[in-house]
Amino acid sequence: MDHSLASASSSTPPVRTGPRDPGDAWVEGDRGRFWGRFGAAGVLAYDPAKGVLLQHRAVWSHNGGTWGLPGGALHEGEDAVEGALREAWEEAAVPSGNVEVLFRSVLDLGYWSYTTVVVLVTEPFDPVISDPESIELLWIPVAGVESKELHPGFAAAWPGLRERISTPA
Ligand SMILES: Nc1nc2c([nH]c(=O)n2[C@H]2C[C@H](O)[C@@H](COP(=O)(O)OP(=O)(O)OP(=O)(O)O)O2)c(=O)[nH]1
Repeated sequence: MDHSLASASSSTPPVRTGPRDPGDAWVEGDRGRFWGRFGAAGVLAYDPAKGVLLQHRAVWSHNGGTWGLPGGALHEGEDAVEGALREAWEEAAVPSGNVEVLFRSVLDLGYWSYTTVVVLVTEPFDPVISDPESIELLWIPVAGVESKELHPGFAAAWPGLRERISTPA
């Protein structure tokens, strides 16, 4: 997202600045309303020494206050892995050179899809809050993820993702 900087813990969204991408739009269908005309994608970064990187979402955002993944709307024609890594860089300074893609998991509703790109951290890094959508970015041990109030989409996906992360290919 492209905003002027504002407090992530405020209850009002910051004013948008800069050009908007055509992908930055809501889509609606029988399963509800979702962000991203061309779908959305996020990165689940897994560092075996620290756990998974979660983003505490700004209060004003959709499902504000919950914990989820750095990610967002895909651009037109953008590959989901590319888009997820772009968003994770923009929102959390996840360096694509420090991770290796393990697998992608797709929720496809027909009119909207969400791709979770699961990456293994090959070179440790510290995330940086670089977008007003984050209140906090934290490495959470795998066993502790469920104790957080999770974004509903991530909460639904987490048990399956956890299983795949814990089972070496
Ligand atoms: N199924 C599923 N949906 C998710 C997950 N995480 C997540 O944010 N969503 C949904 C919520 C939104 O409808 C959509 C886009 O996410 P978002 O709310 O983080 O997007 P954003 O504002 O950062 O988007 P952007 O402006 O940066 O492009 O994806 C998830 O893990 N699984």
